Amino acid sequence: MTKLSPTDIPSFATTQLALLDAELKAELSETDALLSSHTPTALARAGLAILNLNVSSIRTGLGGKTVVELALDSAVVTKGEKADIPEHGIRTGDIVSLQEQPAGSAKKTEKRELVKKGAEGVVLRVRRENVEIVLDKEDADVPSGNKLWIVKLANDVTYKRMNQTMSRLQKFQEQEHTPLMHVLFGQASPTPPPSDNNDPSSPLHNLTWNDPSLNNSQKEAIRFALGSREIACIWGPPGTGKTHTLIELILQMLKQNLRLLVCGPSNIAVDNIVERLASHKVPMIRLGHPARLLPSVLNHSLDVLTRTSDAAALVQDVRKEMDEKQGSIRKTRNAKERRQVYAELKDLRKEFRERERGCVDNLVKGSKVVLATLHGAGGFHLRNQEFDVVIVDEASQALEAQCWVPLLWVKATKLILAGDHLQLPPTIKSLNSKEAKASKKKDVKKGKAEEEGKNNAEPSVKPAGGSMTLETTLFDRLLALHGPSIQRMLTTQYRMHETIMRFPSDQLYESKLIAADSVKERLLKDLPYEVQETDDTREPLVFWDTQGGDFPEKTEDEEIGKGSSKGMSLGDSKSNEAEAALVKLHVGNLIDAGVKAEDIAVITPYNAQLAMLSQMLKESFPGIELGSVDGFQGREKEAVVVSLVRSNAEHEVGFLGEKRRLNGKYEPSQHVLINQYCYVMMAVNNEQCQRHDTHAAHDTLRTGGIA
Ligand SMILES: Nc1ncnc2c1ncn2[C@@H]1O[C@H](COP(=O)(O)OP(=O)(O)OP(=O)(O)O)[C@@H](O)[C@H]1O
Repeated sequence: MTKLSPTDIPSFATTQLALLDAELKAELSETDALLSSHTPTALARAGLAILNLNVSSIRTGLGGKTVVELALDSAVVTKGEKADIPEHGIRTGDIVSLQEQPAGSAKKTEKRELVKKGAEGVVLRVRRENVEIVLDKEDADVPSGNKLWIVKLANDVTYKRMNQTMSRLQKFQEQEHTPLMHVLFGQASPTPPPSDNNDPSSPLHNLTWNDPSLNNSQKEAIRFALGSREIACIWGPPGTGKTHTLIELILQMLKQNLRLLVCGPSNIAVDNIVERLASHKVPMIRLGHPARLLPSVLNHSLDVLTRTSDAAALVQDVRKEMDEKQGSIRKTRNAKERRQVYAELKDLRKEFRERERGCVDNLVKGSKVVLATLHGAGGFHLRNQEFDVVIVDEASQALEAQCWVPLLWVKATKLILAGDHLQLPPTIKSLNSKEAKASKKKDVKKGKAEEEGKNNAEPSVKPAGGSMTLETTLFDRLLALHGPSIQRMLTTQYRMHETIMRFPSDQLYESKLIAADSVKERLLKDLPYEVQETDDTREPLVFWDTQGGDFPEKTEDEEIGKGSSKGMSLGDSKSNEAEAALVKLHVGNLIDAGVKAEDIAVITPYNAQLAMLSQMLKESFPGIELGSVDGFQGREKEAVVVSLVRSNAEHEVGFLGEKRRLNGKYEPSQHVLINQYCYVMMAVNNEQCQRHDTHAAHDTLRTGGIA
């Protein structure tokens, strides 16, 4: 086992606070630079803003918050045409500012004034023809200008919570440290799992499985997690059923009458579990902003349960009265009357919240399973509540400080992490700052030195002190600290044809992955509906070589940045028009062969390419799904076309050079959709690599020669 290197908890927290501070600064300055150096039109073109909106309705939403519905201003809609909002990148759950739209002729100072007057909120729903926003401040005035626009803001809420958590950890007295904390900081080794773990008569070997289809690696991971005293890591490469395994684990723990807090870094990760637990009729509560929950999960959300419980009836009248008052504000021109209505609304909200709170407390205290995002677990509903186990899914996509939110604000004795440290870690913006790049260079040199003197090399992840970065997740740190004995790996994957699997398996998972029988030989031509056998449907993996001068990449800056002032540019986002045309051709071939558009996804790591592909494909192939950074979470598709975009004389591949990016995730929040049948890659630049030549293409990927 790796030698323990105990961590001094206060200095760990201090380092984390400094790292978080740098990260928040990087994030805020990026947004500030974007907003101050680009016109609303440029921001809209980059998908960060929507222009020319009007308020179409205002109502009281869950939790007594004001919901504003916005639609396109009729003046910008051509008569007889649909009032669809132009393509944009604003998604449910984003934080936005709703502002009066400055006239084109407005001076810079005037524009800034308008921005200051904006109201902040969370996007509740995005439809073709309108967008709904839940305003944050209860007394926020809805901007009343002629035309409005919304623009995406930095999300600093999670930082505030992480900061609060690390500050608390920094001040923790030694006597407050729990046995779990001692293990998490390497001051104690994990208690070895019961020696009877291998004993066939042990209760762990006589579990009654709810899911008879579990494979051996999944069963072993569950036994291990049940038998561990303080920590257990479940290592799940893509498609190996990590979440599937967690569901069975949760059911087994409930049989043991344990109380569980289940978290994940994103709402989608948590909702995924809620949806799957729901079919087992598990009584549970999902905490979180209703705007960010999947519709199918809302029935388990605290807000809805609060509305549908007995106490809810008491709240309805107050809600109705609030709606009427909201409506009357818009009709009132007189400032004094408006103030009066706001004051009345304030009182009503107070009453609303008090009633709501009473039933919330009862509901949460009575729940055996509570689910929330990591950040949401720090909310006041859970303060000091006792849980037997905290479970974190997608743990390798979470910052360590995020994982500490549930660990510090509730009382728990055991932690289970599920994740895959070989998929991309969370995106860290401060790593792109000059200082960070300089220190990264140093690390690279150091890394090389370590590589050369391999046997003496210390683990590159140290638990505290100078070498800690935000990129080091709790999952990484615990593995470096305690070694592989705290982990079990899931080895059978259920998503990919064997050929697609080979690249990640050989390159990252020591060739340990096994393709389940159900997927290992399946091809598009075998889909359960009529698909013709063609060159494209009988191959599980197709590479299109777009090498050479005909497929040049283009930097989006050339267009959007033109004429804009210095500072942050909207993007070094890239596009590749000829490649997009090739994607269209390939998708057309698949459709012609009979593959349904709904079964095809096109994904690309670059936003600019996504915009281009949307334009080219959406009309010709309705039903096809397109995704990039945050638009394509947790989906599975039968055929996935990956447009890699990069193609330049310098053979630069930018952020695609990161091996883990090709392994299933383009961004922390996004699952890559390696499909069961077909996986097509564009832009593999290699002279020997022809279409369908997977060996050469694999070699190209392996040597980093994508261009
Ligand atoms: N034992 C099993 N038998 C049959 N199908 C399974 C089994 N385990 C998992 N699957 C299927 O494999 C797919 C992947 O499962 P799941 O989403 O739980 O994996 P994951 O490892 O969490 O995925 P991701 O790569 O998205 O993190 C799902 O379609 C699931 O139903």
